[in-house]
Amino acid sequence: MLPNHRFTSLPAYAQLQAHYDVLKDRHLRDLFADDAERFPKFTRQFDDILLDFSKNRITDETLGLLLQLAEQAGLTEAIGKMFSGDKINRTEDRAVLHVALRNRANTPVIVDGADVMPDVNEVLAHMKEFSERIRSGAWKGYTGEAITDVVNIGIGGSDLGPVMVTEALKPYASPNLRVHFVSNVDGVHIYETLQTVKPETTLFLIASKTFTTQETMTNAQTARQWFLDTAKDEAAIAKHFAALSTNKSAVEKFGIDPANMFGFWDWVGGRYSLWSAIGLSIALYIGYANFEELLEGGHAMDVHFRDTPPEQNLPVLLALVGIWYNNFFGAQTEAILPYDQYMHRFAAYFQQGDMESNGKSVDREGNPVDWQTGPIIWGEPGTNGQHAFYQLIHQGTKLIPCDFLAPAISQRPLGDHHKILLANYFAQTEALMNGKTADEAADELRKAGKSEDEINFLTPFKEFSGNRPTNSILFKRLTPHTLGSLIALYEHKIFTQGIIWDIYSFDQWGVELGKQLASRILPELQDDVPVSTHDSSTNGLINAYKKLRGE
Ligand SMILES: O=P(O)(O)OC[C@H]1O[C@H](O)[C@@H](O)[C@@H](O)[C@@H]1O
Repeated sequence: MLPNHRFTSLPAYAQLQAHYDVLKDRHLRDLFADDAERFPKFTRQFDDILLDFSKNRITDETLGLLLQLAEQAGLTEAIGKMFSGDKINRTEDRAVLHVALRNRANTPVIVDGADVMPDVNEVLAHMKEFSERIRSGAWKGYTGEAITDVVNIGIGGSDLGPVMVTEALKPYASPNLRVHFVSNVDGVHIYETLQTVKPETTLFLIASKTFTTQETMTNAQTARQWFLDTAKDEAAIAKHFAALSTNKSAVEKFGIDPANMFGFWDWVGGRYSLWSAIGLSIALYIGYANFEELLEGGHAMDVHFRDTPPEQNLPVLLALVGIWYNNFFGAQTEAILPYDQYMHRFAAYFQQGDMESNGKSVDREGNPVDWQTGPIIWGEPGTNGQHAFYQLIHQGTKLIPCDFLAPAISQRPLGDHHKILLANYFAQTEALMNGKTADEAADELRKAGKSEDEINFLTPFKEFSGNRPTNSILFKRLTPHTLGSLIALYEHKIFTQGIIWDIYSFDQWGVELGKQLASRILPELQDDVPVSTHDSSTNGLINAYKKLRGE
């Protein structure tokens, strides 16, 4: 069990509050001017990943107090408990062991008295064997043809991770195998996907931890029917459907051959499951050896997180900086901005990872929190974001801490593209930090030949306050190993914040209510009789829908 505390009662909280009152008016420009050592002081290296957090509104004292906060919240003990298989997800009475899925050291991890590693290794061996047979063409479909297309049907954690990783690692993909992802229950999603594939050469992966999720089951049934419309023979299903799930009996009931089931366990959270059997589409797409590299990268970050003192620990530092803005500056959101087109789903992935984990409002004893918990996560790849929403980041009224991520070497070197991309990457954090003073803005206008009247009018619009904080994460190249480390970096950041905020990060009760109500409403949509069982808005909307569809 994790120890409890009230976040706002930790001694360091009050000290940070007092410290904030002093520091809040200081400008990053001045902090840099005052301390020539800021860059070496506030950068950390892990493998070939450099974290520069010097462009944050912190001093040595801030960092010292934030580190005390982490210590007072029992972070070190909590990390130990996660790694040792303690049931830290108490509301579901489960261990939290995505780290065991990528435990390349293969040291025993005990849950309920048994080592989970033999099971983990067995599923990995199955994934290896299966993916190699599919990729080599040795696996034949029901007409004797090799598989050319894989359709992963899953949603949430059974979709977002594989989508993000297969997009990010496209350069490692086999040209002979395409992957598709169907998540939305909107029939349009599966319809459009099925237009592009053939039953004879398609493998469907039904990815669902519970194997009960309505969207996934509906899409899976539609895929099954579409397949049988051509194949005619139910025996052919065994060659074209596999299941990635913890629910063996539901998989069997669906008609999937148990030999094609890839299992995982209740100690794998959906949003932390890309490292498990849920990653099969990744292994198929980039090959098992590359999938293993992804695991290696995750494991390397796990070891760093578990064994490195907090002041050198990248996930802990990212978490603390986030808390500084979230709980003291009142920042509501955080932007994740990868300067790498292949990482275009990275922010979307951590929208679930972070917001489903830390979007909680009761503490670990069940009391309402009176402090802010998880931030709103959003973002798009640079430079597209620059031409869309950066205006607000630079000159809006809201403080938006941003993470800027970029590889030093492009996966697709092409002329000057990467230098131009990185020039923007460096320029943005510099601009956000320094801003542009009124004098600088006026000077520029003067040089451009504007009259004094025009200068007076235009200056306030051309001024940038700056002092807007950023982290820069610069890495060598987006390899499977590095991506694995980057994902684990953010996972452990989320863990650290959850511990400090005294919330449970590994349940997700908040997604249940909408599901319950939808299942109550679905039968009401089957006929045209007006409904009156809801509030006037919901009744009105349902009845308007019934009218519209009937016209
Ligand atoms: O894999 P499953 O069981 O289909 O769940 C899919 C998703 O369902 C819910 O939205 C949540 O519980 C998510 O965390 C989960 O990832």
